[in-house]
Amino acid sequence: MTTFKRASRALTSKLSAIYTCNFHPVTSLSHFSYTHNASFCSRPRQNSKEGSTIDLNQYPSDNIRNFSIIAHVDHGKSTLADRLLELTGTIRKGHGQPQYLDKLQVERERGITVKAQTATMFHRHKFLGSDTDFLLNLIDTPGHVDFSYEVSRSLAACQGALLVVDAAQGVQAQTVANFYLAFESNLAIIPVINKIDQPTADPDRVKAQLKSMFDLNPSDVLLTSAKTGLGLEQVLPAAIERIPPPPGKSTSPLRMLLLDSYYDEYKGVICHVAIVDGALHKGDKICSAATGQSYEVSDVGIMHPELVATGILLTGQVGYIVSGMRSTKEARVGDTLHHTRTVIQPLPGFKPAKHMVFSGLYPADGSDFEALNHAIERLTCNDASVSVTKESSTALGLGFRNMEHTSFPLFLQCHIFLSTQMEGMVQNPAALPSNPKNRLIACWEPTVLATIIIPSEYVGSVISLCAERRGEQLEYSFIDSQRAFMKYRMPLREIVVDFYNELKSITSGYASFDYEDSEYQASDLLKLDILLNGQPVDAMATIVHKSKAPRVGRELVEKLKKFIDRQMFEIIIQAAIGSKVIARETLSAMRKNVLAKCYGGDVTRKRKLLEKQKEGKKRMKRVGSVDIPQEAFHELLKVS
Ligand SMILES: Nc1nc2c(ncn2[C@@H]2O[C@H](COP(=O)(O)OP(=O)(O)OP(=O)(O)O)[C@@H](O)[C@H]2O)c(=O)[nH]1
Repeated sequence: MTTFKRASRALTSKLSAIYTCNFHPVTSLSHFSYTHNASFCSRPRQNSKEGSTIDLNQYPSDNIRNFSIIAHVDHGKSTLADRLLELTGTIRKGHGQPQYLDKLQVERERGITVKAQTATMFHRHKFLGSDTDFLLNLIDTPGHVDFSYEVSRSLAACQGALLVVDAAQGVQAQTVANFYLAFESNLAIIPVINKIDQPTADPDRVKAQLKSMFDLNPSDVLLTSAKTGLGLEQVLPAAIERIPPPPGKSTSPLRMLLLDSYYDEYKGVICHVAIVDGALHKGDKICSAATGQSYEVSDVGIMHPELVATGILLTGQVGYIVSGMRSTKEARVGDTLHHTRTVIQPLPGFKPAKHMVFSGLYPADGSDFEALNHAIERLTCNDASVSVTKESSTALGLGFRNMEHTSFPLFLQCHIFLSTQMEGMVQNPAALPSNPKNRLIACWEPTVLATIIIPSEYVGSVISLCAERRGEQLEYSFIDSQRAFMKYRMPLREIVVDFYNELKSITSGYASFDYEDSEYQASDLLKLDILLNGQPVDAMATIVHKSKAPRVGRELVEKLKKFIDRQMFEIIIQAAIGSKVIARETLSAMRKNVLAKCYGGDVTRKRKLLEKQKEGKKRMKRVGSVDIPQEAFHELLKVS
């Protein structure tokens, strides 16, 4: 049975909104700033409209097409978006800025798309026998595994999607995930095989994969090279002819869907919106269905691709509004905005991004806390999905917890049930009882559904890796004679640390991987304490699966021994579960030669000096504290 058919059956049980966690450090906080660069402003050409003279009244819904470009990472979405912007004269050809819509600094540095971006284009096309002007909204989405929540949000504003697949690599894990997101949103899907200029391109093989995986008709597939321009002229006509216009009613009261928001130093909060019904004019008073808060629209326009004021947005159009919101926290993604004094049925919106990974971030040098605080405030202003609480740790000083975009996933939330009849969600291992009286009697941990696509020769090693990570195989089939498709349920904690790197390394980089969050499952989880000279160090406690406790305990104490400097007294490093020590290392004391100046002679004097030294060491052990370098904490996080 094809994957497509299997998925069609499963459609009744809706996929939960994907919120993906940040497995790979992608950015430093200071890089999360928009870099609107004036030198790349659009300069309209033949097909485009001059910013100030754009009259959106010319574009009723029938002349509007809203579509996304979705694909696996690096299959050429952003390059294709660039070419389409050039083709419609929205940006100058050879504007010197590859991946124009990748505006974040991190996107430009890493060559990946993180935030979905929208651009409005104008294009004339012979439609139903006559030349017609169309308004096209193109939404470039991230393909990277960490950002698929952005994809699902973008699709809500679209009626169609270009599914781009690399002609040499073929269908990959995020191709599958993105296809289902689009398919479930009932979008018209236009398959595009890109990079056909590559010597290893095999479009026929990829067409066959699209047919067997998704039941997409080979004759509907467009063949393009976003690099050389080959085949690009078919893309916009196909979008206009195959994608339906937005379905909203222009005569109904205004309902607009809030898609995204960011903070601009000069304008304040800028919201990206899709007008589902009705029309919005500059000066209108609007209201949030979620909070009841009212605002006055001081600016409204389109992204062309920079902000161009139009004074109006009509049914089916996608654009921006400025309405005096003070922070992006007020701009709830998925909220319905409507005119004050009208009663409307709010749009379904999106499921809120689920907090799946809880992280801690502490500056190595405590005096940097204020700078970190400032950077985090800017980040939370720009990205409403990040929530933060300040925290003070005895070992690490002042810091933050509960961030979603940090580099070090520390603790995952798990659900516990105690013999004292207490029940709750736990994020911090320190909150788990070590005390046998408060015995943990049940524990549930979050899981993910992982999709893995690999060349057939790596099947054995990938199965071993997944088994070692406590994966349960749900599906195993072949896409074609060369590539296997596998689906696993895996505990989230097992893939957070290094799973993707290990998968890449055992498959020589050929594996592709995607995941979506799934339910909690009962699990034998234990709290593993780290003790230094018998004292538990809260910040080092961790939650481990029973089967892994001995290995993790051993690795942790060995790592700590390497990172803690020898001190004037012996340090005993232990890993323990409850009162049972499961691993131990001893860091011997630095021995000061107190007899160095004592030449020859008096044995009693020597003995006295040694006794005094022993006393001093005892005192230091008792009153002194063990210095633990920051690297030790960072290294501990890598042990899973
Ligand atoms: N040979 C060839 N290379 C291409 C083509 N299209 C894109 N590329 C290259 O493929 C790489 C990835 O292109 P992007 O457009 O950044 O891919 P993407 O899908 O947007 O990637 P993410 O935004 O990270 O998901 C870049 O080096 C492009 O120059 C093509 O048609 N032919």
